Amino acid sequence: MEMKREQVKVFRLPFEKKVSCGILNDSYRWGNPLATSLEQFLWSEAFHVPLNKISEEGCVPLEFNSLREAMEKLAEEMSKLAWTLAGVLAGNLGHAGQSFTENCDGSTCFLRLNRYPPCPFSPEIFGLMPHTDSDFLTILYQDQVGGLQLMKDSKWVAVKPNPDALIVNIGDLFQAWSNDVYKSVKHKVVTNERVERYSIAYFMCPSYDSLIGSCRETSLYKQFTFGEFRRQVQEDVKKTGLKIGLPRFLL
Ligand SMILES: O=C(O)CCC(=O)C(=O)O
Ligand SMILES: [Fe+2]
Repeated sequence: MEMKREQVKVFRLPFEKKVSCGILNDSYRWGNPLATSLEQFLWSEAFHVPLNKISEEGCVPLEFNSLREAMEKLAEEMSKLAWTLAGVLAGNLGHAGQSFTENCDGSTCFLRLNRYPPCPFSPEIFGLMPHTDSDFLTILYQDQVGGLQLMKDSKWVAVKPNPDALIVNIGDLFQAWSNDVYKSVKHKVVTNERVERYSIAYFMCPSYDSLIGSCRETSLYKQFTFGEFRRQVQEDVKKTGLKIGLPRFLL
């Protein structure tokens, strides 16, 4: 897969280059600078890229043109899939056609390239801490290494790699919109002692000023904008090291 090749190539660049040269609009993240304990110490690096920046002139240096092209192509396919799935899921609740996707177009979404280096120190160090995604829907591609686990009936279940399948996760916004009919799935990534792992996530997000409210009467949550939600999540993470998420907005 072309995208995978480009992904490996960009992560192989020297650290300094990834941090400093503004590749993909300064979207490079690594570890957790706010970690105060071992569980918060993330063994991963990522490019978290707003899709409206990919095609914008000047945002992706010329030398990364092939990466940009691969991301554009992938984002286009992922978005078609995301819209189809969101349509089906919303339709199941009697909201076919008009729905939350009004304030959501390709440009408000994100593509995240993840890399998890081998971690020889402790299996207790997370690649990614347990979290739910702050979006409507996530479409995820994982390679064959494995490491993704999700919470099912209060137990962690490993998601077995399947080269022919994508993983679709419900995010917080879909949970709020569906008034808890659909649940945002808690997931984490465990590290591997010997092998590096790659994944790519497409996050279906609305614009920051979109109002998220329940599609049903007697809403469980107060209405909030996506921007408010993001700010609250970031504030909580900064203060406590943990994302609180939707419970913050319960009525
Ligand atoms: O790498 C994975 O399998 C999961 C990535 C993920 O959960 C995320 O980027 O939010
Ligand atoms: Fe996630």
